[in-house]
Amino acid sequence: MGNVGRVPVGIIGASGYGGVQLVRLLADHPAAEVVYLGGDSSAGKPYSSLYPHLTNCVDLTVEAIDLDKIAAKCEVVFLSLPNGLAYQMAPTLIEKGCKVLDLSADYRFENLDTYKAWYGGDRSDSALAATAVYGLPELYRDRIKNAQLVGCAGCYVTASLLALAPLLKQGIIVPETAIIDAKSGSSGGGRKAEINLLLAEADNSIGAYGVGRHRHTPEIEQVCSDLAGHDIKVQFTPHLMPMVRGILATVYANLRDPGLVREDLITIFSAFYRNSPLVKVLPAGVYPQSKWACGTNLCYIGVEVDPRTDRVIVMSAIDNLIKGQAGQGIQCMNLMMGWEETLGLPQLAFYP
Ligand SMILES: NC(=O)C1=CN([C@@H]2O[C@H](COP(=O)(O)OP(=O)(O)OC[C@H]3O[C@@H](n4cnc5c(N)ncnc54)[C@H](OP(=O)(O)O)[C@@H]3O)[C@@H](O)[C@H]2O)C=CC1
Ligand SMILES: CC(=O)N[C@@H](CCC(=O)OP(=O)(O)O)C(=O)O
Repeated sequence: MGNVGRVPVGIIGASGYGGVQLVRLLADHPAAEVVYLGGDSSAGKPYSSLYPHLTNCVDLTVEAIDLDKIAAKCEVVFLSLPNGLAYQMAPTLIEKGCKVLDLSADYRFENLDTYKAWYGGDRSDSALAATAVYGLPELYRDRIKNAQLVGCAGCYVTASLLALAPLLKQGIIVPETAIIDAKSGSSGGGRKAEINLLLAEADNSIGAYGVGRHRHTPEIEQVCSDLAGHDIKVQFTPHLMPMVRGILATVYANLRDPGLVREDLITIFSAFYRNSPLVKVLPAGVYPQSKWACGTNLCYIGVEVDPRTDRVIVMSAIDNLIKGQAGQGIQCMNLMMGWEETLGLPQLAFYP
C-alpha cells in the first residue's frame, strides 16, 4: 500500500472475513489504496496481528469508527458489518461526499417495510435508502455507474439470480415454479464463534437451514419480480456444506416451451451475459463446481434440460466471499469510479 495517486479507500469492518478479502484484493488494485481500517473489538490492534499472513503488505492499525475522520480521509468507504449497522453510518458518510458500498442487507431493499419485516430495526433513513442502487453489476450496471450508495447483493442471492435472470427476463420459465437449492461453505457465516460453524459440527455433515424462511428469500424475490415484471414468490433452501468457501446454487423451473433443448438455452444465456466478462456460461454437459470459482470474482453457469419433466436445471457456482461479497463490492466500486469493471479482480482459481 502507499501508492501516490490512487483513490483513498476505507473499510469499516476490516477485521471480518469480508474485510480481509477487501484488504487482500485492494492491495493489488491499481487505482485504489486502502488508507483506513475500522473495527469494533479489534480497534487498536495492528492489522497484521489479526492477519499475520498480510504482515508484509498492510501496515495499518485498526481504528475505532469516527465517521467524520473517515469521510475526511476516504473517497470510497466499504461497510462490511453485521446487518443493522450500515444504516446508522451511511447517512453521515454520504452527506460528507463519500461513495459508500454496503456489503450487508441494509441497502438492498426497495421497500423498507420488507427489510424491517425480515431484519428488524428502526429506519429513519428512508430518503437515503430510496437512492441506493442494488449492487449486482450484471443486472444493474448502468444504475451502479451513477450511484453514490450501493447495497451489494447477498452471496446466495448472487448465485441464484445469475442462474435465474435470463430465464425470467426472456419469459422462458413459469416464474412461480422456480426452486433454488443452494449450498454454502461455512465462511458464509462470518468470522465468529457459532456452534454450527465449528469444525466438529460442520465437517463430514450436510444440512439444510432456514427452510422456508431464510432472509435471502425476499431479496431474491425482489429482483425476480423486477425481472419478470410482476410479483413472484420463489422457493429457496440453503444448506451448510463441509467446506470453507464457495456456493453452488441449483435452480429448477418449468419451461413454458417444452420444445426448448439445452443448446437453445445455452445460446440464450451466452447472449444475455455477452457483456458480462465475469460470468462464464459453460458448454453443453459441463456442470460447475464451487472450487472452480474459489478466490475469483467469477460465476460459472451450467444449463441442462430434463425432457421427461420439461424442467430447466441451472447450476451456478461462485466464491461467497468474492463474487458473493468483497469482489462484488469492488466490481461495483469500479463502475462507480468509471474504471474498467474487472479492475483488480482475480479470475484464476486455486486448483485443486
Ligand atoms: N461471509 C459471507 O460469505 C458474506 C457476508 N455478507 C455480509 O457482509 C457483512 C460482513 O460479513 P462478514 O465479513 O462475514 O462478517 P464478520 O463477522 O466476519 O465480520 C464482521 C465485522 O463487523 C465488525 N463489527 C461487528 N459488530 C460491530 C459493531 N457493533 N460496530 C462496529 N463494527 C462491528 C467486526 O469488527 P470487530 O472484529 O472489530 O469486532 C468485523 O470487522 C455482513 O452483513 C454479511 O451478512 C455478504 C455476502 C457474503
Ligand atoms: C453459511 C451461512 O451462514 N451463510 C449466511 C449467508 C448470508 C450472509 O452472509 O449474508 P448476506 O449475503 O445476506 O449478507 C447465512 O445463511 O446467513
